[in-house]
Amino acid sequence: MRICIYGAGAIGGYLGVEFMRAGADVSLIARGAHLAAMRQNGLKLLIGDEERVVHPRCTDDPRELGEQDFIIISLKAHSITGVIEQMQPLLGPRTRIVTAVNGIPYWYFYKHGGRLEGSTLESIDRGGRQWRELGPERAIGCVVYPATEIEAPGVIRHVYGNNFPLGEPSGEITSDVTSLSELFTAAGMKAPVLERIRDEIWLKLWGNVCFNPISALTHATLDVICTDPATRALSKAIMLESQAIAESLGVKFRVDVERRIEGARKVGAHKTSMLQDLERGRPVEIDPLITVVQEMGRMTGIATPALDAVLALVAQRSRIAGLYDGAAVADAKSLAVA
Ligand SMILES: NC(=O)C1=CN([C@@H]2O[C@H](COP(=O)(O)OP(=O)(O)OC[C@H]3O[C@@H](n4cnc5c(N)ncnc54)[C@H](OP(=O)(O)O)[C@@H]3O)[C@@H](O)[C@H]2O)C=CC1
Ligand SMILES: CC(C)(CO)C(=O)C(=O)O
Repeated sequence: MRICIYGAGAIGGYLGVEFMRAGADVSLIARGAHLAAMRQNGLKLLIGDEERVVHPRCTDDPRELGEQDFIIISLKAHSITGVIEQMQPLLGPRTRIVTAVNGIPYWYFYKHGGRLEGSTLESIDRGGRQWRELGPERAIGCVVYPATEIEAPGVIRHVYGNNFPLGEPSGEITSDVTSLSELFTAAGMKAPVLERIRDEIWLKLWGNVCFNPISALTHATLDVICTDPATRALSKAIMLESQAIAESLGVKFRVDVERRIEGARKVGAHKTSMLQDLERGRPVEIDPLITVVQEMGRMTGIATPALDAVLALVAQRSRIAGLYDGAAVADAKSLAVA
């Protein structure tokens, strides 16, 4: 089984080390100083009080690798469209693409059923290029629950968690998704195969859609956002808008909003990835986490006033910092008069 991790940063690097230790045939795609360090010294994972070092096959040129059985995309979700062409040499007729990213993936309405079956999402997949050129039929959904970070080039720090729920868009339990789950398990992680992967995608996104932009705007950590009455209320308002959209699309939430907020509060003084990206001057993942929910609100006729306000602010904040040039601000103009 040939596996390629496309974007072997914090999450992909963690997977790469653990897959290699499990004896998998894995190649990593990375770039810049991080790739150079991996080539020179190997890839190091700091986990608990252990250091795990592997020497992976790694490159910035997918043409060196050829066709793969599984491509695990662990890029920031806004980077996927930019690598569609480079990804082509990795694709064979049976290659599966695992979207190990936060937010709504390009394949969301594939085998979804209902009136939106086959729809593409302009905010994350402009012109439907991911849908057409990667193919929704290749996709396997994945929710990323762990937290990890690149501590230095070639060095990944594991912060918490090892759960990566997986699922086919159709909900079928295929041999592909089962083998993938076995690989994660052999590598010491949890990867339950779910028949309703979209429910799990929304459960994770429920937090990202509100805590991430509020943290980027206020610089507050999760415990503070979830404790301060005003930011807690704002989070809840955005979550309820998002829940209405998701439920209108058939999603079932297995916890209620208060319990989800409490879960985030208990994570503690943690900076969300959006705040970390803003502080480090890295592009922020606004469209896959927030603009897309607004777009789905428009598709389902559900108003999102709290989300719209926070999105406008975080998009402007990030644009001014030179870290965002995505869909939100341009589209908000037409949305406002819609
Ligand atoms: N880290 C975490 O704790 C969590 C992350 N997630 C989600 O997982 C996904 C991945 O996040 P994360 O691992 O943190 O992101 P990272 O930025 O750490 O990893 C992505 C890596 O891909 C590299 N990359 C980008 N473009 C290319 C390219 N064209 N060719 C080769 N390499 C490329 C990046 O390099 P460069 O730095 O040069 O851009 C970076 O090293 C995101 O959707 C995130 O929201 C979800 C839960 C927790
Ligand atoms: C910490 C958490 C759960 C916040 O929603 C997250 O996923 C992120 O930072 O992107």
